Amino acid sequence: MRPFLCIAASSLFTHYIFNRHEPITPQPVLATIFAVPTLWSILFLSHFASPLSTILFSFATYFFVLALSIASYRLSPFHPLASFPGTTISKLTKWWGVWETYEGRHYIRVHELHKKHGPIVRVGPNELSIADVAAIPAVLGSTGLPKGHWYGSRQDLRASKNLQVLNGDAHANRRRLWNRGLSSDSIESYSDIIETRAAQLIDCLERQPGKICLSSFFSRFAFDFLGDMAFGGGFELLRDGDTQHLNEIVDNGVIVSNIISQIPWVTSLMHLVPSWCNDALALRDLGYNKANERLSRGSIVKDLYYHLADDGRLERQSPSVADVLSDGTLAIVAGTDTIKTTLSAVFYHLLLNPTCYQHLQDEVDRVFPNPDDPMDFNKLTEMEYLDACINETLRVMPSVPTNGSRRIPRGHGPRTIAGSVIPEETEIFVSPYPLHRDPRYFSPEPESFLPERWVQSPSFIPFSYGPHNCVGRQIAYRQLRYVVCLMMRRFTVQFASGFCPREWIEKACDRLVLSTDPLPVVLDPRKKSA
Ligand code: HEM
Repeated sequence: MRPFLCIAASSLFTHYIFNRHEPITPQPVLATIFAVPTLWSILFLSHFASPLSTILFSFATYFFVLALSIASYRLSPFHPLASFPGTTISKLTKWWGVWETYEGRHYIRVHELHKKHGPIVRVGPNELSIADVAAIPAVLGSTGLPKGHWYGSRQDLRASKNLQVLNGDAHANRRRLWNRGLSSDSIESYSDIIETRAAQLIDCLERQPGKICLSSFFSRFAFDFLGDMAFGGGFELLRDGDTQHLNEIVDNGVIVSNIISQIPWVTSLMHLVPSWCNDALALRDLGYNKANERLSRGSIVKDLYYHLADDGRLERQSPSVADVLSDGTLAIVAGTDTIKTTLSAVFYHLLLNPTCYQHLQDEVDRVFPNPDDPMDFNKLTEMEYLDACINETLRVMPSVPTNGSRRIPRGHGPRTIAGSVIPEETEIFVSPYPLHRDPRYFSPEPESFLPERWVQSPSFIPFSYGPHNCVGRQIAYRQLRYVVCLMMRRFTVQFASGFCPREWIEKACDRLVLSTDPLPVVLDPRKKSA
């Protein structure tokens, strides 16, 4: 009995210590849970028939009592988040989130939890998801909360921190460079690139007979535009196809970090699984090499990297080369798949809703009645129905469905958010997907695509909100408006025969950016220019 009681007491003590001082890396946890039962095995050697039985008894007792203690506490009324609803499994462990994220369905499950339990749900032992408009400024705003542990999984431990991982002043300093690179003036200077690449896209599509995969061409456009805009050129997917397998590198490279964002403490163990590491490294190398090539060439045009490297010498202290290189991967991940997914989703929803398609076609033909009319960007911003279709797509299918978490820091006391008192050290998610489908904010039929409903709403946050919101919002709208409008001018688009729209939407996976199956369509050229 004595060995049992001693080992059980040490399990409870371990739980107590880690509960009070939650480790964010696995090393102290692994060291403790190995060292404590090993120590007991040595001390109680004389109580058992053999060393092996001592070791088995010590480890089994230690782990069993530790697991029981953790599980009972997380499900008990004494847990600080006990009053928030959720499923038993979500209260018990984050591993359900790992599984759902692996499957790409986590955003759907969280939405289902909100539909069942209301605006605040417990999505992990210490994690809440809040779908309430009051939480947007309180959590994501400038007086909101700092980034949570979720962002730890975005950090490449062998490189400098990229913009998305930074907090506080460090973030504000780097963000200033990005803001310059994506300011209205800079965006004006990137308009030629949009025009050239969109014309090339149309040219490519005109040369494709029969059924084509529209999403793959949108992806080529997005890569080529981003390459020109950020790095002064170099991808050429519209010309050569994806010979460098860039889509695969980006898709595979983000999968692992997305899964471990559920258990960010695993990040530092990633190198133990070489295949995980290889995919993430391939993605990091892609961004790093692209940025490195660009820096070696020097600034020939004022592209995004002209600003990120502070070639205009506007900063008191220029950023280090390591910092500048670390943002290369972020630029590629943030600026390509988001555009591809949104463009594909716009056409998916338009084709599924022929009245909306016709309504948009009428607007396009009214604003640009002649095939030779130039596509003036100012005219595009005045096309209300075009914006309504894009916004409604970003509402029902935000290409980043789950924002990163924020955390109430230890020692700052509880916060009242959306009418509930939330204890310190809670990770909080305020994500677009459940908010955008909440009947309190979008009615009637919040789950349906209805561009006619469109008026700006404070609960519409496809680009997140606050100081860490999407710095590429404006350039994203420019590309989306231009490409959708030009496509509508040049082609009549139809789903390819045999395509199952329900399957397409059901298979959309959250891989940080929403990843969709190919979108097969048939294009019929419209009036040609003289
Ligand atoms: C439809 C298109 C896009 C959508 C829906 C979108 C959405 C978002 C969202 C939700 C975030 C916040 C993620 C978080 O929780 O940390 C974000 C951040 C960011 N986005 Fe976008 N994005 C889009 C296009 C772009 C483009 C074209 C760029 C240009 C390179 C870009 C660059 C960035 C960057 C650099 C960040 C990090 C900002 C920071 O941490 O301060 N995005 N985006």
